[in-house]
Amino acid sequence: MSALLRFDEVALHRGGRMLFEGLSFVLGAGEALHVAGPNGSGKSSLIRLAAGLLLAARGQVERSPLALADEHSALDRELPLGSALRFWGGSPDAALEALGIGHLSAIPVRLLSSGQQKKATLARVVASGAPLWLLDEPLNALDGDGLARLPAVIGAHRAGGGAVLAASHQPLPGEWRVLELHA
Ligand SMILES: Nc1ncnc2c1ncn2[C@@H]1O[C@H](COP(=O)(O)OP(=O)(O)OP(=O)(O)O)[C@@H](O)[C@H]1O
Repeated sequence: MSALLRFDEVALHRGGRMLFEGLSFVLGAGEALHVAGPNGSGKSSLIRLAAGLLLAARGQVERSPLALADEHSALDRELPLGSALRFWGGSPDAALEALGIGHLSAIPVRLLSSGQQKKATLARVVASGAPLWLLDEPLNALDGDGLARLPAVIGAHRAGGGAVLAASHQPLPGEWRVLELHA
């Protein structure tokens, strides 16, 4: 598959209603798609569907190996941040530096602030080496430093042939195609 993510006539039923149907798009190497829309329109659900955590009512989803950043850090709260990231394999040092949290490597995850945990979750995605990144509300809880770093992190991933699908209720920095969902 040359596409890293492909939705073909996808319908998703959730919470007693059809969130969307007939949804088709392709995300290729270097591409980024911003899923926008009001509260409850299905942005997070679309991300979870792309991740394989929800099943489509109709249609097909094809995906490359992926890394997901949502409200769950997926990091052991009792371990120092660096060790918790190493559980997922690879070398997280460069990812920690890219997110500006290299100095927190020895701090247990449970002691990190919410913004630091958000950066740690993003560092896990960066360190994963997965070609497809799925980011649910990536700007939430980030401070000015995090907001300033994210475009470069995403830009480097795209320049390396990766793709990004991000759900956000606010504008995302950089160049994105936009998919607008409706309530
Ligand atoms: N676990 C669940 N079980 C049943 N319905 C759910 C569940 N999670 C979400 N929904 C419903 O699915 C719809 C879409 O929710 P979703 O969280 O995907 O929207 P969203 O666009 O991400 O919203 P927000 O901007 O508020 O985060 C809502 O109507 C919600 O009530």
